[in-house]
Amino acid sequence: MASFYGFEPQNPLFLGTAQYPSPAILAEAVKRSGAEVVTVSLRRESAGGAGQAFWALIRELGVKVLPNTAGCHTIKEAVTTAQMAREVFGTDWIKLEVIGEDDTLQPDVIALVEAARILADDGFKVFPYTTEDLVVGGRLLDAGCEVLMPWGAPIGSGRGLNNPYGLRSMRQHFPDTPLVVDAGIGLPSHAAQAMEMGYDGILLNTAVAKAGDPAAMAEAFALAIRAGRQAFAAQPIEARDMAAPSTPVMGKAFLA
Ligand SMILES: CC(=O)[C@@H](O)[C@H](O)COP(=O)(O)O
Repeated sequence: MASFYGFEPQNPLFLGTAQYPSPAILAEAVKRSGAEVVTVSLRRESAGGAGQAFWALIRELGVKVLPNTAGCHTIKEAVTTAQMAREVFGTDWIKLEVIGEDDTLQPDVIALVEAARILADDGFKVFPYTTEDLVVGGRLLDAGCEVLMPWGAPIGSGRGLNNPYGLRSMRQHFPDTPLVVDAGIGLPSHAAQAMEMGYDGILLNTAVAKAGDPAAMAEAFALAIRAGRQAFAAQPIEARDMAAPSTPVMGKAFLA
């Protein structure tokens, strides 16, 4: 079981809390997912009365909160948002997003590394939303991050794992670092695929919040993550190009 800054969830699903049809459906989805961590945007919390009601709901669910800097485009914006989130949510955990480009919501990895360094030096436990770039991953670890969160695909796209090769390389390159695929997951099978590669967790939002039945989809993701993790631990066979008979040929009836 992976440890995220000392926290070892039974269920490594990090569930987003935005875009649900209603607070009641959000609550039901969190319950049925079995998620122990939810990610929350500071913007929502600061939205006056609605924000207070939302925060009360999250507290009632009894889950750990991972505030995020969603929507931040600069180092200054992300660092300030993280500092405010620490005050509001009473946690030093921060999911760090510094967006670099609006078509793909791709992280600005240069600004990300600098923001991660500032926040880690300030005592934050940083969960950086990054790409599958190995050099950037190394820089983030040097900056003080103990978890890396490469994207599966652009946020909200539901495309799944755009670059399985890159994600596999990342797993091999950082064997001892907790790795979470964050963003772009559309189906439970995408989550299972990442867990089968040996990833330690999945962060997703849109695929559950925008599903026809968010609570049922949340449960489907929990099942898929469990299946993928168990499959990885069970050491899957290597894929091969040629057939290998699965039925023994010994003792086969032989006609001369
Ligand atoms: C909620 C959050 O943190 C998002 O920015 C995150 O990256 C999830 O992405 P999806 O909505 O594609 O699952």
